Amino acid sequence: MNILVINSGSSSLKYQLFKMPEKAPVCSGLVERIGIEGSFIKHTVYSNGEKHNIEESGFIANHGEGLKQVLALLTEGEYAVINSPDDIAAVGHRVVHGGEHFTGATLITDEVKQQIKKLFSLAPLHNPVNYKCIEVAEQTFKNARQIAVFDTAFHQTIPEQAYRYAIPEWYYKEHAIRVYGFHGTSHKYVSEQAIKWLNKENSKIISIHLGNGCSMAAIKDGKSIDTSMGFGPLSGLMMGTRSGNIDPSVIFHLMEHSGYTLEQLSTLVNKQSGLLGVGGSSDMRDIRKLVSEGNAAAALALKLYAYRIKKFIGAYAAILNGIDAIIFTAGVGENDSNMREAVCTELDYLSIKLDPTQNTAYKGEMKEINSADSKIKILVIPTNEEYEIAHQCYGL
Ligand SMILES: Nc1ncnc2c1ncn2[C@@H]1O[C@H](COP(=O)(O)OP(=O)(O)O)[C@@H](O)[C@H]1O
Ligand SMILES: CC(=O)OP(=O)(O)O
Ligand SMILES: [Mg+2]
Repeated sequence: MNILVINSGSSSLKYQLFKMPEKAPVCSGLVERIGIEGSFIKHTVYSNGEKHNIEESGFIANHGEGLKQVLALLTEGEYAVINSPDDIAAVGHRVVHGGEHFTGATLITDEVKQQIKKLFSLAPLHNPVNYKCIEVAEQTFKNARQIAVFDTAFHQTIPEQAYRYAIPEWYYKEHAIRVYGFHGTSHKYVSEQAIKWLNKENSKIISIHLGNGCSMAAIKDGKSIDTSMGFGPLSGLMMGTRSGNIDPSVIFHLMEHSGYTLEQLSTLVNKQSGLLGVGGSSDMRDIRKLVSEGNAAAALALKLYAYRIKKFIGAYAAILNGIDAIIFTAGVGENDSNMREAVCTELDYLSIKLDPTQNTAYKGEMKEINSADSKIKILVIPTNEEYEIAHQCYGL
């Protein structure tokens, strides 16, 4: 059985086709820098122990357009992997916001689609794109089951003291205003890898997912007990274009004194802030380049970015009452050794000590990068949301 997984993030679209139950990847790839200059697709086909790489570049305006190009790669040309759309039994979709409705992999019906649509305003960079990808997949793979796996599901174990906001209960009961948390599929996948690595029955783990969206999770005995994103994927860490934590007074002030509309404010904190707002680009690679050219704003953006992560490590060390391991994952977490070093500097009070040689030696496979005398393991673990989604879809 073939399961195609579509993982649309805010700046990228990742996909993998798995042969199940072997869990063998048939092809995988990613569309990056969607909507900004320099978009590209990297497509890899696996056959007979060999890899064939195909790269395409050219501006890709949105996720729907990106997905159509990916579907052409699957079905056309020398390295086509399927003969017809009917060769796909199920399409697994990452859906970012599931609200209170969804806790596990869910067969997509018209009703489920309506629920995903209702949550557009809470995850404006994601749910509309996830919805679009479902529609394109439904049109292309007419006989496949469409299945949603929600980012929010893994965080359903967060206790009330952490998921409730300190506002009257009515807002929780009537409007379901609470912390949901995101990147759950990634935090779940990497923390399970870490638990196996630690080989320890009771574990206290801090998972740091640094992609275009960034979040951290405190994970005790394999269960999420707190996370930095909240009602929507906007709070907590500084991100590519999102502000992360900001005092709501700033919003009131801009409304009252500068006449900002709801839409302008949403655009400001979702699309114009973070690395882009402070440092001039939403993409960490661009920020690094700007810094190397002496750009002071980009250098400040890096400081803010690392500082926030450090602050959450402290907070999570406290609520977990100890740490066994911290995990770096996703685009920045896996690829930017300088950021890992900036975060781990001067954390020796917590006995988090990085080994600079191990840190720069990471080559895409799970690796321990702490020094020998560090009490806490520092792990870089490549996330694989697609694998986890395929696994859950197959289970369903
Ligand atoms: N080699 C690299 N060095 C530094 N940052 C990188 C590198 N490769 C990717 N990134 C960063 O990773 C981020 C994208 O992460 P990713 O997990 O793919 O995002 P998302 O899934 O949220 O769209 C971008 O900021 C990008 O610049
Ligand atoms: C939830 C979220 O921010 O996802 P991404 O990092 O893929 O944009
Ligand atoms: Mg992502």
